[in-house]
Amino acid sequence: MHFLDRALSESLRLHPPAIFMSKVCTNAYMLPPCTDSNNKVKIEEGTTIIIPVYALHRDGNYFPNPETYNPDRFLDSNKSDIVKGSYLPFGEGPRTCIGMKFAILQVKIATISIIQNFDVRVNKKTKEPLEIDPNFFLLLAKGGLWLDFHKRNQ
Ligand code: HEM
Repeated sequence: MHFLDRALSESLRLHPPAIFMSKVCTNAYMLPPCTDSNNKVKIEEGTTIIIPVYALHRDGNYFPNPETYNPDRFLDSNKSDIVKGSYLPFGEGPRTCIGMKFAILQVKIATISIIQNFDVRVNKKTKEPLEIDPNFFLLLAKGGLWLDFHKRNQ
């Protein structure tokens, strides 16, 4: 169960269904200067900002070797290295996903039940490397994800 938890966390890092979030600034806020500049940026009240979840999750400054699938990033001993605000599959703060625990439970049960009963292989119709389908708001693969399910002999 611990490994499944890490595998799911890592899958949500590489493939967050919500690739960005938008928020409206309710109080003017001065962003501190970034490392290579002294310029502060003021976000005015009422400004809509986009939080690029997909880009943050694949930023090597936050996740070394970001394109590598490595569930051990989420080992208890490594979790503390994750910078607050850089991993946001369910958002964060007071408006974080209300269905998070339910969704995680559902996905775990579905994964266990599929793996117990089927060998799952990628069908040739799935185009690799995967490309993001720009026609959708959520993260979907261009051309779809095609899988073959082979019933396991019990
Ligand atoms: C893997 C599945 C899911 C993912 C990745 C996901 C992701 C998210 C994200 C990123 C947000 C925005 C959070 C923010 O703005 O900070 C959100 C909000 C929300 N989600 Fe989910 N969600 C999932 C499943 C679910 C399920 C199963 C439910 C309901 C049963 C649900 C209900 C909601 C609701 C009601 C909000 C709005 C919360 C608010 O604005 O206060 N989500 N979700």
